Amino acid sequence: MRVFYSEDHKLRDARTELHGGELVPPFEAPFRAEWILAAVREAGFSDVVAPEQHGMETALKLHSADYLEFLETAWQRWVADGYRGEAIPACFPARRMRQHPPKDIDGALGYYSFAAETAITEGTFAAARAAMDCAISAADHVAVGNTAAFALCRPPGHHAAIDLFGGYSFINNAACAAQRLRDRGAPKVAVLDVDFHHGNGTQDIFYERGDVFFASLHGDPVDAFPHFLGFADEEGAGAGLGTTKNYPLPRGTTFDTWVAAMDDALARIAGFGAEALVLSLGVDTFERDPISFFKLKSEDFLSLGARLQKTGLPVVVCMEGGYGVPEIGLNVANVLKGIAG
Ligand SMILES: NCCCNCCCCCC(O)(O)C(F)(F)F
Ligand SMILES: [Zn+2]
Repeated sequence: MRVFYSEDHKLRDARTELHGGELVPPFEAPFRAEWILAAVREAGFSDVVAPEQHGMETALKLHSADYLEFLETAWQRWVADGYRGEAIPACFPARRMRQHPPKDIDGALGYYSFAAETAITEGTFAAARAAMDCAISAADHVAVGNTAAFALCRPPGHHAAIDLFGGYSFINNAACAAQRLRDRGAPKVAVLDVDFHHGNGTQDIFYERGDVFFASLHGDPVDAFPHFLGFADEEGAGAGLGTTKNYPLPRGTTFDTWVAAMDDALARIAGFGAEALVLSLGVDTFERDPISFFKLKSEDFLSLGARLQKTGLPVVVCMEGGYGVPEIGLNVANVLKGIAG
């Protein structure tokens, strides 16, 4: 299985994350990609290539043009206003306020985000583009007949919505991979999001589309970030009615409960008639993940991968979350091993 990896992920190296009322070193840090790369190479996935540089055409089918333009210019606007820290949103268009993009960068940061933990920094946009390139190149690799590819995306993307950043996400890599598979001829595509956190961004992007099925297993939003989307009664709308399926799961969920939901999701994806699959792979479902509360063990990630292999669908794996413990590498490698059979 070919691995798509870009050194440009290192351009995303924020100093701060707002966590527990403090500015802490971000959980989503460069070492993650280095640990995962080393582990997948160690597991035999040594066909590692840099992605091609793609334009923004694919992203422009998923995100609004004004949002992508905001992402590209936010840092220079922030610096031009004379701020010395990192660009953190602090004022949001909340209930009963006006939904319009302010000229002021403080207002624009709040308008184009849904959460305040994620700072924009000098290299953020370039790194996000490189992650997007990995996802699109991985989709191309599968579109020409390969059964699987791994996009080692950093920063992650599944929280990035049509015109919102947050949750360490800026451009929705998995959505770009799904769109690319559609553009390269797959009539129907599914995105299966197994990150601990609900892929609110991916859901938002495809919510009214009937050509892409979105399924997500995640910590119940009543207990977990992103808190305000990912409930079981969200099933799509318009042409997309019936093509969204959420599996909110409780604190302490172990693999036996978790995998029953995955099996149900895979059955629905088969029923939908997906001809290709994008996996939003977060390994923050691991029992020792520092910010999550599921109890998957390292060997469970092998079973996860094996179940995907059994579907017979070509799969583009996009890296999402998974933090702080060395096992993130092993857990990702186990998913790839399971898929590779
Ligand atoms: N007390 C916990 C606060 C959680 N704050 C933000 C969590 C962001 C999770 C990001 C992710 O893991 O879903 C991604 F895959 F996108 F990286
Ligand atoms: Zn996550």
